[in-house]
Amino acid sequence: MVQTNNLTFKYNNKEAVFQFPNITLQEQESLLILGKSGIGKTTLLHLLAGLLQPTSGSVVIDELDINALSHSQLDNFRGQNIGLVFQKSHAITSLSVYDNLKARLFFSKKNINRTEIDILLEQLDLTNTKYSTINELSEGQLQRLGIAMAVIHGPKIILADEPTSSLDNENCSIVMHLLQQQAQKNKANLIVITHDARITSSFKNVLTL
Ligand SMILES: Nc1ncnc2c1ncn2[C@@H]1O[C@H](COP(=O)(O)OP(=O)(O)OP(=O)(O)O)[C@@H](O)[C@H]1O
Repeated sequence: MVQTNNLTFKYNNKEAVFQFPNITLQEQESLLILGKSGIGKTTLLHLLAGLLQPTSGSVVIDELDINALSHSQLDNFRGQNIGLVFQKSHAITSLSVYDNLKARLFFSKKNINRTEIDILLEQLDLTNTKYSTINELSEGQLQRLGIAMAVIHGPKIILADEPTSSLDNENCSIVMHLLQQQAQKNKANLIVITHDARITSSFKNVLTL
């Protein structure tokens, strides 16, 4: 369950104060967050991930106020419970696809289960790239690896920042389907921010900032 209470945020070097509407998501519920450029979508996503500390208000995940955690507790919590899908790949370029996934599990302090990695690679159509290095991957394969890296550790929440905006229609549908499939498999909340109107119909809950 994800809940935000009266969240506000101000960047140190800026005057603007962002005030975000409250969000309440029950287990496995998904949310699409829309809004024009600069309105604060990525800022909200980073608050939900605990990457930014709110100026006031709180983010509560499974009854835990993540803003009350120390830095190291929050790092630990994020590593184990949050999966972030970025627009650009955050994979380590000198490692293979397989070793990137193993590294992700290592940093999450999760056991490395080779069968689970193989199943995920199969689901994301990445089996043939298992031993490829990152610079050998196509854009679509990189995008799918981003999803694999975000879900391999079984997070409670999957947060995706503009996962489809650079994709053509076919890959847009594929990526949305994979995100929803992985959220369902992990019984996770899926929160996607975008200004890509094509994916609005994939969500029951839509919040426009
Ligand atoms: N690290 C930062 N320091 C100072 N200001 C920032 C920082 N990050 C973002 N901002 C500012 O905060 C505002 C909101 O940015 P944010 O990236 O959250 O918007 P967004 O809705 O995701 O935009 P877009 O759709 O263009 O990605 C913008 O005016 C941006 O310049």
